[in-house]
Amino acid sequence: MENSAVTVAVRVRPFSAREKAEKATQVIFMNGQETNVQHPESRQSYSFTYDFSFCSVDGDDPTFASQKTVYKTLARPLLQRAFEGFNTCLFAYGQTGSGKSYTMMGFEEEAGVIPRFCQELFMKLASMEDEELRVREHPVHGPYVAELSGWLELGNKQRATAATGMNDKSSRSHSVFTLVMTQTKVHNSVFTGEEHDHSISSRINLVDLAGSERCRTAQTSGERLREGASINKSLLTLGKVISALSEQVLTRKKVFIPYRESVLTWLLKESLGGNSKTAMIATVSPAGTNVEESLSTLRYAQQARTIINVAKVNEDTSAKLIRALRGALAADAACLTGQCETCCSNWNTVMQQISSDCGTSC
Ligand SMILES: Nc1ncnc2c1ncn2[C@@H]1O[C@H](COP(=O)(O)OP(=O)(O)OP(=O)(O)O)[C@@H](O)[C@H]1O
Repeated sequence: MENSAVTVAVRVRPFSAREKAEKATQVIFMNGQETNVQHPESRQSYSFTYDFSFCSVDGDDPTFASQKTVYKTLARPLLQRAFEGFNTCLFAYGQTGSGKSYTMMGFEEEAGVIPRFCQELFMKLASMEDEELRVREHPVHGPYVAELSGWLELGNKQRATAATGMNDKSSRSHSVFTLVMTQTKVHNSVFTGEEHDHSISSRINLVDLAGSERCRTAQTSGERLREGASINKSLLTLGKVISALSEQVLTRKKVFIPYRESVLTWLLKESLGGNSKTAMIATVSPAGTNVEESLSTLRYAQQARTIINVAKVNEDTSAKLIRALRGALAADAACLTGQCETCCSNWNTVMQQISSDCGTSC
């Protein structure tokens, strides 16, 4: 089991055509892990510290964070953990038009986290094939590798979009892209020569949330407004869940976490406060005209950073048994044949561990 805080990053996008036309000023600045906001009206400045701050305002800036930088820094470590058998999750949160979809999906030449993650995952699997690990096809769902980009495209097409006052192509739903990876290795027993399966699995959630816009700013109406209300309800619940989890850590007391109040939080239950290595990317606009929304996103992200997850490698019971036996063998490699007391006591400890794991007194 590993306790780990949710990794939180913030990304600020370039000025949009609209913001340029409005001659909006830049109010968000980044320096190392720090993100600073200078309020254009109150002149007050706010400082936040995150695990990573990605400044993507100006391509000529030496600290400019490209799609590749974001992927390498935030998502690639999660891919590594997935291969170790941990559940992983990366979710993007932010105001409409702040760059969530750009970060998660991107475009062909500027591919985002999801296509890069999938590409690297399958490249890694292919290289493991050379080490005689077979990448199997699912009996029902067929060959993943060839089909994956098609599935991604289909999912994206079905994701309804509509213009809002803030974004010409705004996502009208949350998108949860889930991959379940199971690695099965076959070991031969040193005692009997029999084969044992060792399986580890990982659930990978890559989530692009709908915009957290306020209806007033987004100037939506009718159907869009109704959609907005339901999207806001799930985001509100997500906020409640994050705040309850944060309170739980700060007060060290058990707090009721309202996961069941929305489908979104129910789906992300393990990713938030549960068995998962989780990262969040909060996206913001650089412009003074969006400062209030950006501040609210940054506060949300700050709170998420206090959440502690308890992740463990997902392996099957027989794999646990093999690991425990191997541990005992390694400890006693020097006296494998002896019936010495150390061997016996190690053996008993292993057997106790196994019986407590499977709930019997074998
Ligand atoms: N880092 C970036 N570099 C270049 N362009 C960006 C960047 N981030 C966002 N954009 C552009 O800004 C616009 C809005 O971005 P995007 O659609 O990703 O926002 P969003 O947060 O997903 O919005 P919504 O919640 O409405 O779906 C798009 O035209 C996108 O190409």
